Amino acid sequence: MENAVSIRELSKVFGKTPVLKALDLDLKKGEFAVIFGPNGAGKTTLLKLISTLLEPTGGSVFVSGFNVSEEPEKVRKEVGMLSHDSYLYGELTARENLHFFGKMYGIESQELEKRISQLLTDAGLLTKANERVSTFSRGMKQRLSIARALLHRPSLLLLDEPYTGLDPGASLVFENLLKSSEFQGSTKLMVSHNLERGFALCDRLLILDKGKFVYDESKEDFSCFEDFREKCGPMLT
Ligand SMILES: Nc1ncnc2c1ncn2[C@@H]1O[C@H](COP(=O)(O)OP(=O)(O)OP(=O)(O)O)[C@@H](O)[C@H]1O
Repeated sequence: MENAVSIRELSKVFGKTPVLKALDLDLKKGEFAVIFGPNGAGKTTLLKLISTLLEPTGGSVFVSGFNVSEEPEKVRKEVGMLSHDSYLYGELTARENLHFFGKMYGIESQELEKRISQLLTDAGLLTKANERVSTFSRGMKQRLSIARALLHRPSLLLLDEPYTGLDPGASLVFENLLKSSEFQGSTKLMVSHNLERGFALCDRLLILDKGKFVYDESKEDFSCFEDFREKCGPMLT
């Protein structure tokens, strides 16, 4: 079976600084992997390369068999990215924002209207659908950006510190959507500094340090979280 993500010899240099160094990574379809690592290790850079927000300096990244450098539009249809950036337009209403992104993903009109209403309901924003996003509280914007990331039913979810800055309500919306049948089969790659939460959610644990993977194990290899923390905690300081 084709991998959800296939990365070979991936490198990224900013100016003269090498940030990612000949990385290899395969993610199987449906896998939930979490990447831990110290500040500046290159975690966000890796997610941006997979999502086509950045161009590799060398090597290759394939998402569902599509090369990110050669077929970025096809890759974008596969990927839903949730990060600190909300990627929302303040001057548009919540519904207009989702409509804009839905059209960009090529979702057919009737299906899109149904999808938008469903996600606004799931996010608890249906009564605010026609209000401008610039008038939204931070929590409301967070909920809407979750809806935006999931709008096109991506097969690959890239989650960059998804809980940072999420209020309890938005965290619940996020967890419920992640657990929903719709996303149970999707592949998930999460970056996190929260060891306990990351461990609880994932089935594979990776550690990135100075642009290289220094650790890659299945969660099954650990009897419990404390076991993992004892073995890997020291690598993360
Ligand atoms: N656009 C950019 N231009 C120049 N340098 C950059 C750029 N983006 C990231 N970097 C540098 O690349 C390195 C890795 O950054 P990155 O954000 O990927 O790390 P990270 O592992 O996600 O860190 P953190 O855990 O602190 O979020 C850092 O030294 C950062 O300053």
